[in-house]
Amino acid sequence: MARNKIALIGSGMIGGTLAHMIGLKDLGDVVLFDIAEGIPQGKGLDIAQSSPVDGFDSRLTGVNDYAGIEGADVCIVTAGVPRKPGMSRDDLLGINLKVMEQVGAGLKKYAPKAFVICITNPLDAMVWALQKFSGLPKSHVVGMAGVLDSSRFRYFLAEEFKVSVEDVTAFVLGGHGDSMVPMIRYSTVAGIPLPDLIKMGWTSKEKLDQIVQRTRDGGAEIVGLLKTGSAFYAPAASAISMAEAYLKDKKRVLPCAAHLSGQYGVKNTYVGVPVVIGAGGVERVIEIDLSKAEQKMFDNSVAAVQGLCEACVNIAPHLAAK
Ligand SMILES: NC(=O)c1ccc[n+]([C@@H]2O[C@H](COP(=O)([O-])OP(=O)(O)OC[C@H]3O[C@@H](n4cnc5c(N)ncnc54)[C@H](O)[C@@H]3O)[C@@H](O)[C@H]2O)c1
Ligand SMILES: O=C(O)C[C@H](O)C(=O)O
Repeated sequence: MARNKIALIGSGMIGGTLAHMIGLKDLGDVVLFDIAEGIPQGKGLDIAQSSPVDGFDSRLTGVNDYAGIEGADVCIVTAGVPRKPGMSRDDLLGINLKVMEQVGAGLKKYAPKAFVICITNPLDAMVWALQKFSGLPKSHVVGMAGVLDSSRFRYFLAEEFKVSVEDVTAFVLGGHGDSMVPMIRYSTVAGIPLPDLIKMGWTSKEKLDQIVQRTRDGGAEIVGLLKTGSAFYAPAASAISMAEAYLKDKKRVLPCAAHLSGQYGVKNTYVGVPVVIGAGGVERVIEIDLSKAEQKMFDNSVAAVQGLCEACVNIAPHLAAK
């Protein structure tokens, strides 16, 4: 059987990390694409030279022409710019929207059958625009943010409870911005919901409120520390879990920015919700029951995402017709 072909559109910090992880996990052959000449070729060669040490056979190549991604099974999109301290993700909208138009055209021409995972920020608006620019099926264009935000939430909870991260389940709904909704009621330690853990005296509401806020600020915390860009290890690992779910038909339930066509009362919008990912792409959007307070926070987050999509249409009016 031929190896999977995985195209990485954008070969910067996340793109390079993705390529390395794909090699280490032997998920398939990698094509790194970038507009910067030499970067995808150099990173591809460097990682390929680690393959004898680590014992993987993935072939890694770097290209500056979209023809190189032809026939890719999976495309992971990180092309664009990251934010710097003092910026919000939304400040990237104008510049990254133009990048999404170019990437969309490349996908349409060379990889129309691929499963596409968008990472570029502001995430929910960029994946919405990318689906429209590329014309690929909505089930095959999805955004990565919920896995990352949920992983941060799980990590902070595991630290608070002093338990293994493996025993913490948690997820975050809504857009990948300040209005994201970490779901306390549906998060657990060894199956025990967080509100019960407060009753048991293992933590307090105040502590959980702080963890929720730290999760919301998780991206900015790393940007503030790195100063030159944003997080890349955890984002890459998160996208790999989505790609693996698709390639191995795992039917994983993961929070992703998925296209909503009426679910949660929302239409024509990409926003973070739990979905099943398998060989069919996004095979199911899971509609969980929300309390009044949770629904209000979710609606607020959806409104923020829709505001960004309107801003995209103001810049690129042809998006409205797609
Ligand atoms: N969704 C998330 O949870 C999440 C997490 C982390 C970062 N991000 C976003 O991911 C994006 C990439 O982050 P990074 O740290 O890898 O940035 P980076 O600057 O290291 O890499 C971006 C790469 O994109 C390339 N690029 C720019 N314009 C391009 C174009 N038109 N076509 C092809 N390539 C182009 C650049 O040359 C660069 O190599 C940013 O927008 C960042 O905000 C999102
Ligand atoms: O915060 C950022 O700008 C990058 C990314 O969205 C993140 O959450 O790490």
